[in-house]
Amino acid sequence: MVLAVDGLRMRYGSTEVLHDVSFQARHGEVVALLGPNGAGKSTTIEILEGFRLRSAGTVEVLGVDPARGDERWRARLGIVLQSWRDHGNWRVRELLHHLGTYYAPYSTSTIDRPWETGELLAAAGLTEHAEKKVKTLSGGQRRRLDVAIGIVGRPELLFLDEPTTGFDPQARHEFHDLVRRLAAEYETTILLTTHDLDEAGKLADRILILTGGRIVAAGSPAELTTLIAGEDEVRWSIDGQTYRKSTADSTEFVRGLFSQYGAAVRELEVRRASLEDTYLALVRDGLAGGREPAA
Ligand SMILES: Nc1ncnc2c1ncn2[C@@H]1O[C@H](COP(=O)(O)OP(=O)(O)OP(=O)(O)O)[C@@H](O)[C@H]1O
Repeated sequence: MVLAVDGLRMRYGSTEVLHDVSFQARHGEVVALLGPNGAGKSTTIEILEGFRLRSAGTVEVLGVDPARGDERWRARLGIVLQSWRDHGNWRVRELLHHLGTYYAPYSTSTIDRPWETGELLAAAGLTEHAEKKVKTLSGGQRRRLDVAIGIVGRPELLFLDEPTTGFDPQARHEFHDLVRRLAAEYETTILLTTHDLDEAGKLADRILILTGGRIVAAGSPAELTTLIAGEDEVRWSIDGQTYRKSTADSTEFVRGLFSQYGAAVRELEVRRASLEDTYLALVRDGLAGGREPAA
């Protein structure tokens, strides 16, 4: 296991913000911590990065307790900070090359550190901006540089805390491609936090829904979609009167409707249960203190 979290609790003063959080991540897996504002996503990730000391529970990140991680351990992690503001006068290539030199002592027999600058620029989609000064980059380009800085040491585990905040749709799309490529081609394990359901659904092999400091559901996007009853909604009208029905088998229901009312059925609409319905229902229940976590 690349990540193993068991019974994690975090208290700020007398307020407990993480209650018994447990999850794991396997090698090469993309896991999304999805939840609304204040759910505890950043707190969780900061504990795993070794920046915050947990109140209770066991945590192993690449086999090491983050509270005791040394430089060698840290060199195996990639952390993408919110935005790289220093070094505005440095050129992109120069900065990446410079930061990469810190990782050279941490090469292993299987991982050559750092990432070769030209290859890294290409992987991050920054080749054409390589000679620009950092301060002249657009917001989206700067964010790509943040990611390039986060992965320059060829991390085995990459943390992405709300990575696409402020991206335009094109930059988002490119960023999603990069994340998928890191996982598929370079077998990087990735833990990302987001409150964007669509992003979690597109990127993650597994989604953990965190709300009010608890994981209220976990599974692949497809598993989560069917978790809550999975009922579709059918709407129709007959003689100007509208009807609606929730059903687990909308095809069968519609067949019955037509055999009974035939051409009198108008304005037929079938809405399939979506990941969004699941998410909203779980967050609602979670805030009300309901539902037990799914395995
Ligand atoms: N240093 C701190 N001291 C006290 N409370 C804190 C501290 N940091 C976070 N909190 C509280 O802990 C809870 C979880 O915050 P956290 O930042 O982990 O949530 P989040 O899921 O990352 O939210 P967002 O999506 O808004 O970034 C919130 O109620 C927040 O107010």
